[in-house]
Amino acid sequence: MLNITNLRRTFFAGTADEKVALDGLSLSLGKGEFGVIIGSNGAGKSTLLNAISGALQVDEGTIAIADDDVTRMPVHDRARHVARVFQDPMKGTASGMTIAENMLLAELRTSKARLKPGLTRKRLDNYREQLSYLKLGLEDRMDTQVSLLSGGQRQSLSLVMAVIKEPDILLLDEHTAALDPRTANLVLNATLRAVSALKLTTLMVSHNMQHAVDYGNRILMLEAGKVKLDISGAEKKGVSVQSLTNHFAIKSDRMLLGA
Ligand SMILES: Nc1ncnc2c1ncn2[C@@H]1O[C@H](COP(=O)(O)OP(=O)(O)OP(=O)(O)O)[C@@H](O)[C@H]1O
Repeated sequence: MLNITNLRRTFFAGTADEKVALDGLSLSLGKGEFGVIIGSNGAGKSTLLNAISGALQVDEGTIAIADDDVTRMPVHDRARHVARVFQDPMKGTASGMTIAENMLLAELRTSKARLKPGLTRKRLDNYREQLSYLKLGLEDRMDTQVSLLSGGQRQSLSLVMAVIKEPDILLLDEHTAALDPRTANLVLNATLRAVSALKLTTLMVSHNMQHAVDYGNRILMLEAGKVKLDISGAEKKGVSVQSLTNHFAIKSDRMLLGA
């Protein structure tokens, strides 16, 4: 589903501030896989997501989604392949509109053809079904103004809005980092239900090692713009927070010692 080959991106090339953010990064993700991306600050996680979504052009390498080479495809054309949910729950939704109106907005925004606006019964039924995957009861509150929802409910709504057209790949950019731990778990569980109901291929960036252990079928650890660890299958089942944290510790200790 996602094939990334030899991605390179350098910021401020040729200057004293030169920073290699992606250093020949390659990665493949099969249909329906759920990869959790971890890595220390500056490892290249956001740059990778920006490159996949098209928000950032790469210097070298290729990105293919569902066998389509999207490397040079502008961000608006890529939107039919890629959906993204950001950290800020306020970003993905319009607070002055109802849940139903937000869903309509999302549908119209991501459709290629010009669709007739209007909350038809058929549309409302479809929105209710999509929202029901979250199991948060939002499907029974279609006329509620979004400003009245909690941060967690808003972020879950953002997720359903992002995937309304069933994208080839869903990018979750620390989408629970701004929420308190209880709400973060609630949103993550809602995310899992929506992802598995819609069989979405997903890449999630997280700084939370427990989430990396608990969620998804792959752990991809980035370091200095490359994939340093790729854990899946039986190895993923046996992985612990401690063993993941150790990979960070070794690097930080080395840095502290100036090695
Ligand atoms: N727009 C930019 N201009 C200059 N340098 C950048 C830019 N974006 C990222 N970088 C640099 O590229 C490197 C990778 O940054 P990136 O934001 O991808 O890391 P990250 O793994 O997402 O880190 P964090 O966990 O702190 O969010 C860093 O050294 C960063 O300073």
